[in-house]
Amino acid sequence: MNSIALPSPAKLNLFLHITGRRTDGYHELQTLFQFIDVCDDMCFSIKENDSSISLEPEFASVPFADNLIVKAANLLKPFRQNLAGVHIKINKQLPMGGGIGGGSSNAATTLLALNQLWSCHLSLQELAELGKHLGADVPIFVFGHSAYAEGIGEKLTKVEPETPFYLLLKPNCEVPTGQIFTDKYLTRDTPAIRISHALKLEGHNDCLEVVRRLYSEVDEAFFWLQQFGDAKLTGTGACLFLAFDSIDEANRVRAAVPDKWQAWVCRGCNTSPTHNALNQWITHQHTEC
Ligand SMILES: C[C@@](CO)(OP(=O)(O)O)[C@H](O)COP(=O)(O)OP(=O)(O)OC[C@H]1O[C@@H](n2ccc(N)nc2=O)[C@H](O)[C@@H]1O
Ligand SMILES: Nc1ncnc2c1ncn2[C@@H]1O[C@H](COP(=O)(O)OP(=O)(O)O)[C@@H](O)[C@H]1O
Repeated sequence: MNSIALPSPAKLNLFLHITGRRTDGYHELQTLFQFIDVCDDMCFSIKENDSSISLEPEFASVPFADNLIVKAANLLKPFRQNLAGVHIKINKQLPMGGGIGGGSSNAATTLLALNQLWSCHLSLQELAELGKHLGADVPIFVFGHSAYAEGIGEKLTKVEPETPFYLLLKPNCEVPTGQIFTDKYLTRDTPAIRISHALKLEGHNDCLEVVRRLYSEVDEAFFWLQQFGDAKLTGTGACLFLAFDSIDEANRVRAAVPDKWQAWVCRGCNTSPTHNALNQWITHQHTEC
């Protein structure tokens, strides 16, 4: 078996509390991660006689060596059992700078796929440890289950939140994570909660007010979405979401979204679609590209 096709899903932060700042500048968080079934499609094919890593298409806005997919593949190279390379195809659907973790998800999917194809035999914990050097969100995508996260987002506890439908809305802008975390108006002193409260709590996102102030597009979209319910920001934005019990209700609001914003109706998933497909591949070996 020398190829594997895997979805690379987005995540939501159902809430995101900032409880402090470390001396290295990174922030201490308490957040609830859940995956959604909006995904990039990735396909990994082994190159038996060529040890190079190639990507198709390359991204116009990200140099090849800076792409988190390429970085993840390079990180795993020393663990290969032979000198095979890999050709990686991606059908990119997830918007960048959206707070839905697309880059981190692609990196984690690459680690998971190549761990199999290159027979690296690393555990999920070892892959997460490697991946966290690429981004604070990579471990959750390697872990592959909804989780309550602490630390800088890497201390994960498995949880089973409800899995409603969501309307995901992408205002017409990208929000760089670093810009929000360095803003002087960001509040960093939300009292820490106990994990037993994490699923009972409504929770909020400490980045929301800063992002609304800096990005008028997010402010406008938040104001619009709020008329239908408890609109939330995911991560450091720009994406917003609203939960629904029924898909019909989500579709009804989706139909009213102004054309200038991208919108998806999707479902919360407590197991990552990547892991579902990977397990199928391992047991039946049939999700080849
Ligand atoms: C805030 C969160 C919540 O899920 O999501 P996004 O909005 O980016 O998706 C993440 O923790 C982001 O993770 P990720 O996007 O991987 O961040 P990284 O590349 O590691 O860091 C980007 C920059 O954000 C800041 N940063 C990130 C994470 C953190 N806990 N504290 C920080 O201060 C650092 O300044 C860092 O230079
Ligand atoms: N494979 C990738 N997919 C998306 N973004 C990537 C990728 N590789 C590098 N990046 C860089 O990471 C940045 C953050 O992307 P992304 O993870 O999608 O957003 P966010 O951190 O807001 O969830 C992008 O603006 C881009 O410059």
